[in-house]
Amino acid sequence: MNKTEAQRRLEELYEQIETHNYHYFVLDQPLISDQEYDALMQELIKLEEQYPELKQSNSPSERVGGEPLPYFEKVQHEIPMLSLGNAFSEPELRDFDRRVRQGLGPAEDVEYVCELKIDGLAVSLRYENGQFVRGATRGDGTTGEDITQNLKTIRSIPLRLKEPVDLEVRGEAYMPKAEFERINELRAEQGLELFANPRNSAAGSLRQLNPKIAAERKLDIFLYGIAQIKGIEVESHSDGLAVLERLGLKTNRERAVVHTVEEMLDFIQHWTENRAKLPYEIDGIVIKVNRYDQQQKLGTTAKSPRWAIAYKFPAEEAVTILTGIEVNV
Ligand SMILES: CC(C)(CNC(=O)c1ccc(Oc2ccccc2)cc1)c1ccc2c(N)nc(N)nc2n1
Repeated sequence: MNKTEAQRRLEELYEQIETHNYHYFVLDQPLISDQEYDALMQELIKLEEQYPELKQSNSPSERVGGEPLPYFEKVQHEIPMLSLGNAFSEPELRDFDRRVRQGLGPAEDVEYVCELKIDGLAVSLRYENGQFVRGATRGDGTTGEDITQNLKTIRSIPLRLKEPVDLEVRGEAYMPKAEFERINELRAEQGLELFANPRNSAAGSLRQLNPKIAAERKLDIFLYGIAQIKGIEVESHSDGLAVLERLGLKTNRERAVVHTVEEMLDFIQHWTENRAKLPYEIDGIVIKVNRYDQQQKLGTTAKSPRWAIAYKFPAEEAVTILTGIEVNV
């Protein structure tokens, strides 16, 4: 194959492999078998070795992890990565709702989006003209670490969006429960110290300077907040999530738009009872005012939005012991 044919074949492979990543890891509906997928990746890696000058910066071959970094660059978040205030009880949720309605004034109707709070690592992804250019940890909300190389190994993060937009999006990188079990079994066999929980395992994987380690671990991501978007008008958080899905980004579908605290409490009750069935760990439920104009009106404190709150589940052990005592009585 000559250089021109190699160039054309490489573009074909970029397109095909990223399409398969989207169907397999975002839609969870693979079009080809793992073996066929691996064959495409092997062909890509071989061609790029033959013609290194033809390799593009956002090639899918970067998903297997390149050379280790000496350190992580610091990243300044132009738009702060806010943290969420917590609520631990129904009265505290009612207080949140009251504060929101007071802040918006009596004439305003308000609707909320209820979402799962994934127990992972908060990250920010930046896309320029549709290309994934940088990924960073939250850090202290203003300064994080550049972990782009490691995030490229997460197959559900598209290297290129379906539209050439500029976007800064926030989400939670996490390790599915099954992957956590698999890795700890491996570590037990190797006599290594076990990870305490999926969250620590995900954080540990993404803080590795050697991206090949992150690539060995099947991490995943759910995106949940648009900090900045150019070229597309969005009026509400639920519209924003639909735009992210249209662009090829992965969001968590277990969400609902509600209008009252009672509906909020129903959503929380449902997931309190059913979270054990989820393939990933959650540590709470996030409630957000849906309309962006109302979010703007409520604003943020230095650290947290006034238009969102996280209801945290009681710690697992406490519930188990209490349940045990009630059963004995
Ligand atoms: C709401 C937000 C804090 C994200 N949003 C932002 O980071 C964010 C940041 C600036 C924004 O706009 C501003 C622009 C300039 C100044 C201030 C805010 C808007 C959203 C958040 C944080 C953690 C979440 C979590 N663990 N799970 C879910 N499901 N959702 C979550 N949502």
